[in-house]
Amino acid sequence: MRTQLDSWRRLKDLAEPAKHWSLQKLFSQDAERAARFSLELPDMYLDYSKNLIDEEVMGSLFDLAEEVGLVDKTRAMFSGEMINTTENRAVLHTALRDSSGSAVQVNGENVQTKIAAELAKMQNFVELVRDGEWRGSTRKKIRDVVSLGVGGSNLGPKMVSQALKPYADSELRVHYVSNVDGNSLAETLRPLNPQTVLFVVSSKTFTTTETMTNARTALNWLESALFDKKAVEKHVVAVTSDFAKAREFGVLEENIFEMWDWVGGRFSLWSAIGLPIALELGFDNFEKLLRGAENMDKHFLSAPINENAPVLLALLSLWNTTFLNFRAQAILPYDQGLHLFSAYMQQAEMESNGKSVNIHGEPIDYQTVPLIWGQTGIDGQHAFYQYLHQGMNVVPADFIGSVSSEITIEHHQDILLANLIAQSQALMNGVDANSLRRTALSAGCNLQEMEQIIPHKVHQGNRPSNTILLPRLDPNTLGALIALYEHKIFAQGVLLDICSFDQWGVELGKKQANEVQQALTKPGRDEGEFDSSTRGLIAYCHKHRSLTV
Ligand SMILES: O=P(O)(O)OC[C@H]1O[C@](O)(CO)[C@@H](O)[C@@H]1O
Repeated sequence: MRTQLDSWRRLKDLAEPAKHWSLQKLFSQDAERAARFSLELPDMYLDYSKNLIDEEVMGSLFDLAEEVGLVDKTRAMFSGEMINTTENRAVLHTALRDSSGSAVQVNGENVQTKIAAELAKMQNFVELVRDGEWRGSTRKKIRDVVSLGVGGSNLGPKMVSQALKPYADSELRVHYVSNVDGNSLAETLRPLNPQTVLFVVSSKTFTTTETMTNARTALNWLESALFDKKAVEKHVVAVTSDFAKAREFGVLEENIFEMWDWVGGRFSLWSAIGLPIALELGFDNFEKLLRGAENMDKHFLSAPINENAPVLLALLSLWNTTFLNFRAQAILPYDQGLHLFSAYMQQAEMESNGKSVNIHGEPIDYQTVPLIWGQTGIDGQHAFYQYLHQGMNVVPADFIGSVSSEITIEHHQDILLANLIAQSQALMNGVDANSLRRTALSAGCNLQEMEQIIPHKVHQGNRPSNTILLPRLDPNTLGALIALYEHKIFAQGVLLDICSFDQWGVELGKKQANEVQQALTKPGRDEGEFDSSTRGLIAYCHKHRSLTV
């Protein structure tokens, strides 16, 4: 049990006084604080000095990392050991971006050979489509790609596509549909010409209801518009680990791209699941994304734990959540390109570590991961930052920005960066009643009148944050940023003693939805097994459907 470890106990003792520390004071007592608690990598700067930490806390966190064997467990992941113990699988998204040529064995097979072959197949396909050599069934060039997938088979590629828009080829537009809400697919398809559309159906299992429903509707749309029962052959490709199901759907064997069971959905954008990215940005940019991630992999594997960016982020998350009891964390990108990054991180971290039993199946009696949420910082400032500054709960934040922009309109970028830096400063320093009084006096205000308003203007400050700056947002730095958080999540799982790579909590909802769906589509079916609330909701749907049909 983690709670029995020496370092864990020490951290528990350290947490009590730390809750009452003043970040402002910590800075004024130590001119070197920012240098002490920051890290500069070739393509990234991490400032974690605005956390309620000191050398002793960090030392105890590093001891914990050692006590739980983080370094050995990291090596086990990279070398293909079955660390996803509840599904008996290896976890090898890192192998997908390993260009070293060294073998990685899974069940006696070198997966690097398969990865290289699949990358070559992707590259060939991407070039055919982008060069206009791949033609639709009426011999027209492909102009639009529609990616159908959900969860890990959608979020990663979509987030990257959005982040790297300046690198996109305007000749080929890529659209993403994840929701089974028919409006989403219909709205996407409405302006498109079926003769020039290519669908990429991305589903590891090729059974996910949302994706398969969208895929069947898309196929009907194609077949009826093109009067061609074989439209699937030139207009649909699949990414899956179940070739048989994809073939059954009608996709030709040579148009199926492989994904392996040792790649988790939420870590899969580096595999053929990234095909829409490569189609939109070109294969060379996809490769740069892989190289950026590979650089972070090397850093994670080789840097000592006190200079290891993913480990530091994981330790700080543990400190803030498990020991200081802050139960949420905001992800606040200031680069508009990263506007889906918070949603992406939500799945990555919460699906991985949002658990309450340890790796041995025993109940956990400490806080695991925080609730992850957020959106672009600038929009957030005009929405929920009020809560961050003066709300009852402290929400540690990760501020993420890039120093220069692909589209350089200098003063825009300065305003953006100034806001990013100022917000973390304001959250840390706050403003107390006395300084409000001083400001009021020097402005010649009536102090008595001011007293009433002062409590409303007090900001307690002391709200922790990390700041991550990239020199610019490009395929390389984005690859590194995503890998940084992937490894943070892995390290967090090890520290918390959690199996980070299953998602049983998602499966229950899927099963339940199937049962309710049957009751919705077949009225009169015995609904006796449902509770009265579920029966009432189903009855309301039936009533209103019959009124509107
Ligand atoms: O790729 P599939 O099999 O369609 O699954 C989609 C997603 O569903 C989940 O199981 C749950 O959201 C994810 O882990 C996965 O990425």
